[in-house]
This record gives sequence, structure tokens and C-alpha cells, in this order.
Amino acid sequence: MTAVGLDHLGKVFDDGTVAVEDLSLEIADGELVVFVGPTGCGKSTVLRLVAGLETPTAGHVRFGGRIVDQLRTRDRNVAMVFQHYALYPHLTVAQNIGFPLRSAPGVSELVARAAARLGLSDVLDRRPAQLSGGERQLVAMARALVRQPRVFLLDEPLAHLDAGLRAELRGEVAATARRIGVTTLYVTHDQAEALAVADRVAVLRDGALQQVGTPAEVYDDPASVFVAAFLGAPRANLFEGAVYPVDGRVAVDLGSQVLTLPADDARAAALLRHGRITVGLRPDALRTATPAQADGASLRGQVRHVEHHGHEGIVHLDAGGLPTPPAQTMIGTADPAHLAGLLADPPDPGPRRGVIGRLLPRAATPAHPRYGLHPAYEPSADAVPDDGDLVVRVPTAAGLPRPGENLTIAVDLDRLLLFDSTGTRIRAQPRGTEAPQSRKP
Ligand SMILES: Nc1ncnc2c1ncn2[C@@H]1O[C@H](COP(=O)(O)OP(=O)(O)OP(=O)(O)O)[C@@H](O)[C@H]1O
Repeated sequence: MTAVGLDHLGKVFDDGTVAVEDLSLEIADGELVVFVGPTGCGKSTVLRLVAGLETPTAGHVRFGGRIVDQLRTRDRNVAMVFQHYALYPHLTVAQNIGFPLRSAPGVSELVARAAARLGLSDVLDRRPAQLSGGERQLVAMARALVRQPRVFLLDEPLAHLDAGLRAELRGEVAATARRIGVTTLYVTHDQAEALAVADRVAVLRDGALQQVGTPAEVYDDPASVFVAAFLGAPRANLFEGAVYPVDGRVAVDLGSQVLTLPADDARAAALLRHGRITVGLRPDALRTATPAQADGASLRGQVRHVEHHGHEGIVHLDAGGLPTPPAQTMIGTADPAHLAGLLADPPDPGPRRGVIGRLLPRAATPAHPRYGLHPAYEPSADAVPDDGDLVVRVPTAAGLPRPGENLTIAVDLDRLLLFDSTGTRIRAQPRGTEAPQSRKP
């Protein structure tokens, strides 16, 4: 078993496609790291580089401290399982699992052990056609593990299974990798699967590592708006916001509603350096409240629709927020020059005019003295699109609201996620480094 090191790893294909860019990561012996990201972000290429199926154009791959760039795949002792595995239809399960060992001594014992690890002991005499899809996938894994590889590479191993089986098997896959203690790199585009199985999650975007951490770290403490948006379902609510000081507090203006943080909030000083921000609210950082409980940490909204999920409802509210453009969350950061051009010269006519119109500077008011770009919610403009909804989880036991109802939503301010215009998280500052305007008189 082996620690795996990726040192400034890069892969540019002959046609110029940059699949992996300057990726550095240390994966501990026996650790299970899941690479997750949208399609085309370079996940599979990372696995292929580790396996030796591709040659890096920059950087190195290390196994146990030794650079393995020159080693051929078969000399690296890695086992790979792909989404589309191929079992031999005319061989039994036992013969399929033992196939990589051919006639090595002790095959039947090794096969029995690998089968037992994956719960396949009772089906060893069957042929693949007599197995379920999930069992076939487990046979492919057992076959990969029977050679006792140094590194286990799984590329979307469950992607072709239906959702129920996927959820069932992902626990089994993770448990098996941990039981064997083999260092595992696991690729998926399914964020729920990543959070469920990983020791650490590595989030990739456009070939570059965005963040790596335990599932709790990347979910609760995302480094960027992309990571916040990519991980979690329902997705984090993301709204455009403006920040300014007001009455000794810091206002986070969502256009038609304002959240306020006390000036001594550890994030206040950093926040006040940004006029416009993106505000992230995870649905589980919100809960319904009575109007009497409302203070600076609440929002109001009218229920648009409710999805019943058995134990809970997912409630969509119109809270008047202006959604963060997808370009900023999922595809790329909006180019400020491009945005400035649009603001100066909005396209006319067109469906985007309403949205851009709401971004245009509005007249300064005493409450908004310093910043021109407030996301003003204009009821007279185009209807707010559905993706501007505030999404909240409500336990079914508490009784689900009905469309049209007006709700007060308490916001857990400690879990308010704030991002600057480049999508980078605005974090609390260590004491003593606050900007002058946030200091108490
Ligand atoms: N042989 C190749 N030649 C040129 N470009 C390639 C090659 N293989 C992959 N790419 C490109 O490299 C990028 C990363 O591909 P990769 O398969 O690693 O992504 P991925 O994150 O695994 O995607 P998916 O989730 O869709 O499998 C993509 O833009 C892809 O089109």
C-alpha cells in the first residue's frame, strides 16, 4: 500500500485542450479521495495519469515517495474499475474474479477472500447474466482487488446503476476500500456520492483543484462560490448582494430585503471592503420562524411551490432576491469589463434586459449612500425567474406551507456564506486587522 503524490501535475492534449492544470495533492496511505466536478473538468484524466495510461505534460506522479512517470501501467500495480467494466460472460463469478491471477498458486483462496470482502461468496458459481447490475459491479471490483494493488482507481464505478442501488452500493464500495486499507482515488460527477464516500473530497473545475477537504470542510466551509454551488442538494441559495454600514451594523442588502450583521461580527471588516458580493444561504441554514422571532437575521417570502419529499418539504419562496448568474457559479467568473459594457449599454430589446436593468445603478438614497450597483428588485420589471427562489427545507411533521402563504425565514448568520466578485469566500479576519471603518468608536 502506498501514499500517492501529485506534484504540479498537468496534462495538455495534442489539440491544445488543457485537461489538468498544476494539480498538487498528497493522498495518504489508505486514504479514499474522491475527485468530483462537472463534466469535462479533468477527473478521468487525473486517474489515467495516476494509472500511467496518459503521460503528464507537466509535473509528476509519486507512489510512496518515488516518481513513477517512467513506469508502465502494468508495473505500477494499480487496479482500475471503470463505469463500463467487461466481465467474461462464459466464465463463472469465481473465474472472473480470479482471471487476473491466471494460474498463480493459491488462486482459489485469494478469490474467496476478495469475494467475501464484497459479499459475493454465495454467487461464486453463477455467470454474469445471472447477476444484478450491482452484483456485476461488485464482481468487477473484486476482480480488480484480487491482485492486491498498491492503488485502487475507480472511475464513476456506479454511474450506470439506478439511484437506489447506487446509494446502497456506494457505502459498500467505501467500506471495502477502507477495510482493505488500499489507497483509493475515486472519480464521480455526483456530489452526493462524493460527500458520502470520501475521506477527503477534491473539487475540480476546468482542470484545476478548487478545494480539498473532508466532506464536512468542503460543505460547511467552501472556499469559493463554485464549491458552495456544486456541493449540496438542494443547491445553496445564491443571491447578489450589496454591503454598506448602517446604524452601527453591516447591511447585506439583497435588493428587496436586508440582513444585518453586528459591526463586531468577525466578517464585518472584510465585508465592508467589498461593495458587491454574492450571498450563499444553504437550505439547511434556514428555518421557518414566527414574525415575532424576526430580527436582523430573517427574510420574508411568499411560497411559490412545495416539493413533498416524505420526511421533509422543499419550499420555494419568492423573497425578491436577484440570483447570481450561472456564469459566476458554475461556468466561469463574469468578466467585469464585459459586465461593465452591458451595464453601460444594455442589449435592447431582449429577455436579459430586465435582469441587467435590475443591476443598473439606481438613485442614491440615504440608506445606500456609497454604492451604485444595488441589486434593486423592481416588481414592475420582468418577473423574477424561478432560480431566484429562496429554497428552504421544512420538516413535514411541522406541517408544510401552501403556495401563496407568506413565511418568515430565520437565517443562521454563522452559516451565511459570503463571496467577493471573483467568487472567493470572504472570511472572518483575525482580530487587530480590521479596517478602520468597522472599529467601534
Ligand atoms: N484524448 C484526448 N484528446 C483531447 N482532449 C481530451 C482527450 N481526453 C479528454 N480530453 C478533454 O480533456 C478534458 C477533461 O476530460 P476528462 O475526461 O478528464 O473529464 P471528466 O471530468 O472525467 O469528464 P466526464 O465527467 O464527462 O467523464 C475534456 O475537455 C475532454 O474533452
